[in-house]
Amino acid sequence: MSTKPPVYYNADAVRRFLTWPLVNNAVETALTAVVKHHCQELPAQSFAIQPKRSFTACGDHSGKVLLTMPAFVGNYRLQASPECSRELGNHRSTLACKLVTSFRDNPERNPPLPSIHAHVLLFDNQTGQLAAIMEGTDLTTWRTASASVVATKHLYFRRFGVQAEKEMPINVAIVGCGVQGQIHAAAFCANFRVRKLNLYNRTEAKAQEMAEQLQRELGTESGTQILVCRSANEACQDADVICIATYSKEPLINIKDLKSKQGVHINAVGAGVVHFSEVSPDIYHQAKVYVDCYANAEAELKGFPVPISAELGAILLEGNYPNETDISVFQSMGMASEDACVAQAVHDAIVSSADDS
Ligand SMILES: NC(=O)C1=CN([C@@H]2O[C@H](COP(=O)(O)OP(=O)(O)OC[C@H]3O[C@@H](n4cnc5c(N)ncnc54)[C@H](OP(=O)(O)O)[C@@H]3O)[C@@H](O)[C@H]2O)C=CC1
Ligand SMILES: O=C(O)C1=NCCCC1
Repeated sequence: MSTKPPVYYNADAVRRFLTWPLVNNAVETALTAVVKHHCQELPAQSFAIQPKRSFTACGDHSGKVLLTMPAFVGNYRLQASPECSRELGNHRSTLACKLVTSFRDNPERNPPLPSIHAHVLLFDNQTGQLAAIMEGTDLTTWRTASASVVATKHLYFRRFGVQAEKEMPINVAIVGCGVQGQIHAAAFCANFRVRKLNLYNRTEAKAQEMAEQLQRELGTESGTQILVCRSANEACQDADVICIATYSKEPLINIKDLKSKQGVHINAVGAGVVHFSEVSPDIYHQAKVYVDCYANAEAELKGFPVPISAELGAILLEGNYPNETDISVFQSMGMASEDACVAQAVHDAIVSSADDS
């Protein structure tokens, strides 16, 4: 009996197929698949089996950790997009496991390295054989920013109607200009009408460098004003949407930093030792808080200061949006189901383009 070795997709092979329509679609699919009542009441719909991810510390160093993230996403459909047309209309299932390390001191190495490195293993769900190994670092970066885009679309723009995400200009603050800050800035400019982009980073030179690079990429015609700020307070003052992605163990943004009496949405992406340390409790106390997945929240948000309003996927399914003047927080932890659906979509796109040529 012969077994086929798994295909290996390197970072370049994956990067060619990462586009916002493909990733947003796969992330929305994953977010709705994890909503439990959805699966029980509508058995013909998608569902996810997503056990708790494991954290293995590298020795006694809390800043060096390996996460194991398994998921089975069943009976789901990716919507029409040019990149994944091959499987259009077909229900499918994906068994995958992401292995990801977070070594927070890597950017200080000489030469610097990213903090996060990942690979996704895709299995044949009929035989259990390992079908593909996909470099997953960019995939992780993109799907995380995409989850914030999806959250902003449904928790912020939809308060103002279905056209708002296409028509309404917004001011965006990026707090933390590392890998996640950079991809969030790019994602928000690509997906929404960003009037003003305020950048704050502990090391100001990195924010400056990012501003120059973005300005080059967006071009002078973009209509987005990019500003490097001296403090998180300055960055957030006039922001409609805030994306915060750092390793800070202390709050970097407080309620007094936010626009008052107007709606604000925060994508809280980063993690110090706990996931919610970079945002002050006084914000959580006044906000409606949403998570990607209750099961992850139960395991990873121990001591969280307020009750969770809902899973983001439930808002996508039910349309129970916040009110116009609410503060909403998407407490993003990252889910294996997102990685599974994005990896599958990339795999399909690669196979489809090979068939076409
Ligand atoms: N929710 C999710 O799905 C995911 C979350 N993450 C999380 O996002 C965060 C950022 O990751 P990534 O961008 O890849 O990491 P990077 O190492 O690229 O960037 C880290 C950023 O955090 C800043 N920072 C670190 N410590 C502090 C501090 N004490 N006070 C203020 N700023 C600080 C750094 O500033 P400086 O330049 O000055 O060092 C830098 O801007 C991490 O917490 C990571 O775990 C990552 C992937 C997925
Ligand atoms: O979901 C992920 O991937 C990660 N989440 C938290 C930090 C490391 C990577």
